[in-house]
Amino acid sequence: MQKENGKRESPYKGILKFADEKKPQLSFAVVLSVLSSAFGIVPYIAVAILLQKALANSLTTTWAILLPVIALCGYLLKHILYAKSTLCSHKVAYEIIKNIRTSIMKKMSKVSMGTIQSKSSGEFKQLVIDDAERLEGPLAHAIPEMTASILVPIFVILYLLVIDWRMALAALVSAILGNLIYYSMMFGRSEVMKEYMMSNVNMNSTIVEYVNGMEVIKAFNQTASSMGRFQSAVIKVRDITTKWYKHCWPFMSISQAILPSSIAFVLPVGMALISGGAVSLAELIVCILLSMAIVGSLQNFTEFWESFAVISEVQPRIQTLLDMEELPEPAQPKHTDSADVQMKDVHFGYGDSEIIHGISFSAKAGTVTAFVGPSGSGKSTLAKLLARFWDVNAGAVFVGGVDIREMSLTDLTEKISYVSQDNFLFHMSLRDNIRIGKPDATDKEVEWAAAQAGCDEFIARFPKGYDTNAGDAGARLSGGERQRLAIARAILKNAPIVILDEATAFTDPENEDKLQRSIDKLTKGKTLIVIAHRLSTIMYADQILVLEDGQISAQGTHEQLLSRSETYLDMWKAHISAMDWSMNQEVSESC
Ligand SMILES: Nc1ncnc2c1ncn2[C@@H]1O[C@H](COP(=O)(O)OP(=O)(O)OP(=O)(O)O)[C@@H](O)[C@H]1O
Repeated sequence: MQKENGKRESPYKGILKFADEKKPQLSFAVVLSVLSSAFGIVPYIAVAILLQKALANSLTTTWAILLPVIALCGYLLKHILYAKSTLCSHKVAYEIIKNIRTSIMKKMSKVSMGTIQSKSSGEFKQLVIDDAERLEGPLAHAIPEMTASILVPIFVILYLLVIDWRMALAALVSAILGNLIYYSMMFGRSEVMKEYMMSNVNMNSTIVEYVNGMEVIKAFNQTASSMGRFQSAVIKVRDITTKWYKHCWPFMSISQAILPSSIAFVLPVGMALISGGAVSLAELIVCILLSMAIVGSLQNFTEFWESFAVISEVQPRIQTLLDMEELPEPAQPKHTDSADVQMKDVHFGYGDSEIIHGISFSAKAGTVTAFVGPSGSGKSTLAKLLARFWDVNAGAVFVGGVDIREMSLTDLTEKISYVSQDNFLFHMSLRDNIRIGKPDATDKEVEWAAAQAGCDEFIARFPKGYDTNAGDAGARLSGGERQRLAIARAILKNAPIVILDEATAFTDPENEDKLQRSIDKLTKGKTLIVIAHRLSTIMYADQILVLEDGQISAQGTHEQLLSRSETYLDMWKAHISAMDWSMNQEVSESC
């Protein structure tokens, strides 16, 4: 995200924003981590004092008992405080991850469908699930432990400086060298990291697409080619990872060998200084032990580089998603209680080419308006513009005389129930799937809505009834049953305007009858905008709009259109002959 002064926000600050009120807990984890590292040095100091006393022949029994006890206490406290610190930091890390995930989800509800569809579902999955999870380690460990890993060595080095500056420098050589080598491994490699992330995104999208399209894949025996795409995505991830590790291993091995070897530098320097009389043997022992005490902290730095690389890489992508342009919301939203619907000279295109060319119509509250027309004429698009899944390019959509762009999205969403053909069932119980219509509905209300929509009888077929998981039930539900579940959702929502993308023309008569009865329950007294495939269901609509190539070619009641519109007449004839055909089929089957 660009700050107001044009500078890019630091990725760490960008991530810590999500800690909200948990920030003090993170500071507490940092304090505990510093204390833990400080206590970690106590055993080394105790041993150093013990050795000094032994060398000076001044070790009394009391000291001989006390110093090991102090060393033990330091050791125990180090681990207790470390455990407490990581407990705190893990809690904060998960809070941050939860906040990131919910912010992305909230954002998605505020952007247009076009913006969402411009990204693949795999891309969302990668960021919301995988990348958010990758932040856990860096957040839980890097931030608290890095402070300790900097502070404690600083104090130790200051102490070593008091003894002899050359010893202090010698104690630092391995840490500086090791970290420089490790850092040079990451230097200028952000492109490889990006390439790795993108190939992961691609692999995720392919597998999501593969699973979603499994029915088509099986039906058309596409296993080989679809599998091929997935396989090449997997192979790409393997190749990039291998390439990355090939590049890394020399740096990693050398830095891991150098980092813990502080003694290799301190000892020769110390020996030289002893022979010159600059330090005593006791001081050398202290220096050796202290330099060993800070090795762990300095070694941690290599992990921090990696953690920060992860944060620096993931945070901008999260921010890009959160910066997606939202459907503009008015500063002072207007409200209306009316359920009149109107479109005035609406123009719209999904991309550059316009597909809705200046559509105008009005529907009074409580009336039925049907959109009919050939496939691709723009019926569903008009319905989606009414629900503001997209904003119009020109013209306006009104509800109760208010331009829907001047209403709050929440208000508009409450006013409209949109029942599409694509009745998505979430992986949760049938009860909760219906409850989406009204999240605070009681079980009784849910069951009432299900009964109104005629779902109760097929839900009762499942041993677990309403508690059946939609994932388990989904495969056993017919298209009509799925649509009745969607209608139950809408009945529960009880919005004054209902937009209904009707199921296809050829549902069986029994199912059609049940579906029609549930639709009647849903739409009673509401403003109904229906995309009709079965013309028999909209014969009594107050007005029917015939759409052709994104324009209204005719408008009127069923009777009027039969004489006014050739397209409508043709559609009606086709519908009648399809019904005759289907009835004849039934008669011949029953004979
Ligand atoms: N999300 C989209 N992105 C780009 N083009 C789209 C999108 N949705 C629909 N279209 C295109 O817009 C045109 C109108 O489509 P729309 O779905 O509104 O027609 P329809 O009359 O509802 O068709 P059908 O009866 O087959 O459902 C079509 O050319 C379609 O390919």
